[in-house]
Amino acid sequence: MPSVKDHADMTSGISDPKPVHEKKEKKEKKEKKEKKEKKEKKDKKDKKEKKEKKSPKEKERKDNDKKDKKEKRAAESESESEPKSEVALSPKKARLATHSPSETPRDTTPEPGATEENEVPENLRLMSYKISPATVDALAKRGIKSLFPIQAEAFNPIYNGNDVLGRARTGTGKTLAFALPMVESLLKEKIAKERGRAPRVLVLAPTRDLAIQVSNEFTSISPSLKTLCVYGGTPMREQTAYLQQGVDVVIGTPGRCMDHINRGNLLLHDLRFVCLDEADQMLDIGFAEDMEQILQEVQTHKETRGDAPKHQTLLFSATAPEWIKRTVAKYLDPTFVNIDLVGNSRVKTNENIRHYAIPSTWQSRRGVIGDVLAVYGGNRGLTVIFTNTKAEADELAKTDKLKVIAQVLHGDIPQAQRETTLQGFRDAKVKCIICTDVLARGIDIPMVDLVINCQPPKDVETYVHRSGRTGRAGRKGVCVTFYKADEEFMIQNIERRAGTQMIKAGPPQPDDIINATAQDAADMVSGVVEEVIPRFTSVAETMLLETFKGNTVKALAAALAQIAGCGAGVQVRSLLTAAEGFKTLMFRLSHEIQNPGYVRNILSRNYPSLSSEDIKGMRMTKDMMGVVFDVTATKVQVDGDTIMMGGNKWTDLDHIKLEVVSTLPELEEVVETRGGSGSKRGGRGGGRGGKGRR
Ligand SMILES: Nc1ncnc2c1ncn2[C@@H]1O[C@H](COP(=O)(O)OP(=O)(O)OP(=O)(O)O)[C@@H](O)[C@H]1O
Repeated sequence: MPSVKDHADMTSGISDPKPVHEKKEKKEKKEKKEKKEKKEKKDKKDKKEKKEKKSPKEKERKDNDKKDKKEKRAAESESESEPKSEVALSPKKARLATHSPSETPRDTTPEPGATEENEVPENLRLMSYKISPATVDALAKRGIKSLFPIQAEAFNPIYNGNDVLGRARTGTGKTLAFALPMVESLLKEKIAKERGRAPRVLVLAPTRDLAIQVSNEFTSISPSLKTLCVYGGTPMREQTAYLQQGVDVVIGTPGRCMDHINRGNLLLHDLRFVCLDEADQMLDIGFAEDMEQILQEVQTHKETRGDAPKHQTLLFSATAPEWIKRTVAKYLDPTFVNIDLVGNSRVKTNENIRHYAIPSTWQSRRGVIGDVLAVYGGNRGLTVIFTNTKAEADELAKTDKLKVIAQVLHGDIPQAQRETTLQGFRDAKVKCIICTDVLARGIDIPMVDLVINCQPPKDVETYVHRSGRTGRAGRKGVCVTFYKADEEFMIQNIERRAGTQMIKAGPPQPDDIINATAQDAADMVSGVVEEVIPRFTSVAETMLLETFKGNTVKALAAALAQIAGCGAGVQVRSLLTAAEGFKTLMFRLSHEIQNPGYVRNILSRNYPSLSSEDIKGMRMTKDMMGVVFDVTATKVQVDGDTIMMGGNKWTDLDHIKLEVVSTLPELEEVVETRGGSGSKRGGRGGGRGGKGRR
């Protein structure tokens, strides 16, 4: 008996024989169409991949832009529905970032796009912890739907009454790791909010800016708790009045907290938690004594009151120098829980950051910073530039390329100005901040794409923290460190101790700069509002005819060059020292040589017109089979494979070849020697006008 299907086929066959043929045609057509679509899809994919390969920076920028848009949307919806804080003293609300769980920076990260609660590993789900619905709502307003690993690991130990030492890489969410369980513990107590109550949480932060940020974090997740932020440089009177009225959480810098304790304003007997954020920095900036005194005072205040509750001590940091270990032994309960997400892992820096080291003399640094900003920072991201002293920060801010876009931030800048600058930076109105280490730790501004160190920082901890101002909460970032030849050992030290490989790049070259800025300039031109264009057409027409003789492409290209900041030309820079107007070349040999003297002789013999001012900074390559040196750019002409120097053409021989260097090869290490720097292997030599064999 035929099946229903057979029957249908049979009947269609009987009623009209054509459809069988049509069906075949249709099928062929369908297959053809599918094949075509498949091919188009593949081509599109290949094209996309090719584009991404060609411009990883553009892709990175796009990824980060996507995140920015998401953050902006969440921040907007947050500001619309933001609950009013009870604390009048709390400073302007920091821009609160939104991050999907897919941006979690550790292995337990859900797959990209996995935002549903059930796609998040159980240990990172909010519902796996005793987090109240009010807090879950508050977190959701910030786009936080799951925990980061340090938060998941710290929640139960803190909530269940343990002392905790927490360590995780920069930008991985340590603030919420201590704030969440503390807040939930306080809320669980349901203590009456009587006037004049003593605080139950005290958080110490090393800088005012960080204290403000931590305070904002508390207010954002628990608007029902009264939070007060105290720091120097602001009037005592207002803070005293608030303390006397009664608060739940006090966040402050150790110096100002100590002042309030000494004056009897800040009562410590009712504390349930004392938390040291960025504890390692307290030592660095001379707060160790104040901080220890505060921890001591807490114990004394409690002992004098028989009924005082027990308190927990929490220490959080991204690095763990020796001093931390001593403090732990002295002030944490011996049964403390140690949560260490860095551990013995070789890499101490955040894994989302690419690290570059660029050789540069002190003089050339100021010029090259603008190029680095253009190439690594782009137009859209924010940049933090670190200097080692306040005077250097002030000085750098006067540089042509920086004075329009950058603001300075250091200890001598008045507090009100500091807050305005930081807020402007958070709102992306200020594109670049030049600062000392006041901003090295803790400060969380997710849109920072680029960190620049004008010199290698003095220790590896500072490097970890400084670089950690970018690549936060799963975003990508770049950290560029300038170094002089005699600072090369500091770079090697950082690489070794932080377990971080730095890319030894030269300063950006004209092509890099133009590639990086041309598209931004084009985007700016395309973004010009329609109505304004007619007002410029008359001048444009005259210019086109008179200046550019009707060549529209040339006219537009000139306008783009000017907008890109290249109107006055783009300088060639030495890859060895970033010196303006020098080109880096290399003699490659077929055998090892002991020192660059051999090459120096070749140069003097073949190019007598080049003076000692024209050839500089000779360095051996690491394999000892090459010598890299700088030549005055105007005295080098390159045409395909032909290289002319000082008017004479070089002809390659079997055992020695000359090339223009586009990426710096690995160079022989420079070591400190008595009376200057020299090569690791010793020996004499050196370039004309160079500094020994370097
Ligand atoms: N669970 C989460 N989901 C999404 N984003 C989060 C989460 N927790 C924290 N963030 C965001 O991650 C960023 C970094 O957090 P935080 O400033 O606490 O890092 P940190 O580890 O203290 O860094 P540092 O060592 O530099 O002080 C912040 O923008 C914060 O809002």
